[in-house]
Amino acid sequence: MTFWGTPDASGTPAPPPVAAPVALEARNLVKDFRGFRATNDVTLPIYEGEIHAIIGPNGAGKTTLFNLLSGFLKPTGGEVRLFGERIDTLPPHRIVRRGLSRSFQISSVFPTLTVRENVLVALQSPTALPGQFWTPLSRLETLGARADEILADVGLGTAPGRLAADLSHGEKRQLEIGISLTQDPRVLLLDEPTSGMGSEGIARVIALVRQVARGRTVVLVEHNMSVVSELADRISVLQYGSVIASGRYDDVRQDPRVIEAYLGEEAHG
Ligand SMILES: Nc1ncnc2c1ncn2[C@@H]1O[C@H](COP(=O)(O)OP(=O)(O)OP(=O)(O)O)[C@@H](O)[C@H]1O
Repeated sequence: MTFWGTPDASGTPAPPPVAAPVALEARNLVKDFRGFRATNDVTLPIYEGEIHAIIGPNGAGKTTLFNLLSGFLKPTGGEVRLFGERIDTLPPHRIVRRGLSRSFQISSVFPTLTVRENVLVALQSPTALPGQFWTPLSRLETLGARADEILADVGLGTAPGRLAADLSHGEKRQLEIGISLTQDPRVLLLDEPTSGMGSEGIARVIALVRQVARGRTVVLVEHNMSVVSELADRISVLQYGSVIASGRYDDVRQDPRVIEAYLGEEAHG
């Protein structure tokens, strides 16, 4: 991969990030899988209101970190804090109630329901997780206005009656983001929101993420560097489970360790 260009010869140090309260924080986070360390002492503050991208070569530990931050994996060591409170000890649905929602790479959409029904189901669920609905759809209509608002926000306002199965890949991702928004999260974690999309879909998702990021903190795992450069206020680069650089895109891309990590991937990939 060649996104990183050459280091700035001037070596001008980056200014510190704007001081804002920390929304989500990893503290000395460790995750071992049968002796293999996938997350290695990660300390990472995510500031309130920022869009923060987690990037890194294949197998660097991005998904593992994402799952740790959202409570879908329990750490071997260290802590995750949301607005100062520890959440790594809580089950995922309680983390959602505290204001953190995530999207899923494996689709959380019910294919046999309509777009609107999918949002209604998620609205009545305490977690917006797949497979957790028990209220008859007819009783969910009280939530209809909110569902319509969310669908309009994610650009699906004109498709409420379509079956989710009939949506394009990009539209499904839009619906998944809509489903995450049903919990009105203060912190939204997006797992590769543009994966498998063409340029048109990518442009739509960029606009959508910008919109849903208003008044929220967004953390995304993303492979597409042009998406990262357009969206992210700050980025963190993972390699072998460790954060090797964190800061503004333009500064981090000039970090020699980051260039080396990506060049290494190019050489071996
Ligand atoms: N459940 C698991 N059991 C054993 N090893 C795992 C498990 N999950 C992840 N790993 C290993 O941890 C390392 C990091 O994986 P992870 O999926 O977090 O990386 P990634 O940066 O998201 O990769 P990619 O960019 O390819 O999606 C990999 O070597 C992977 O094989």
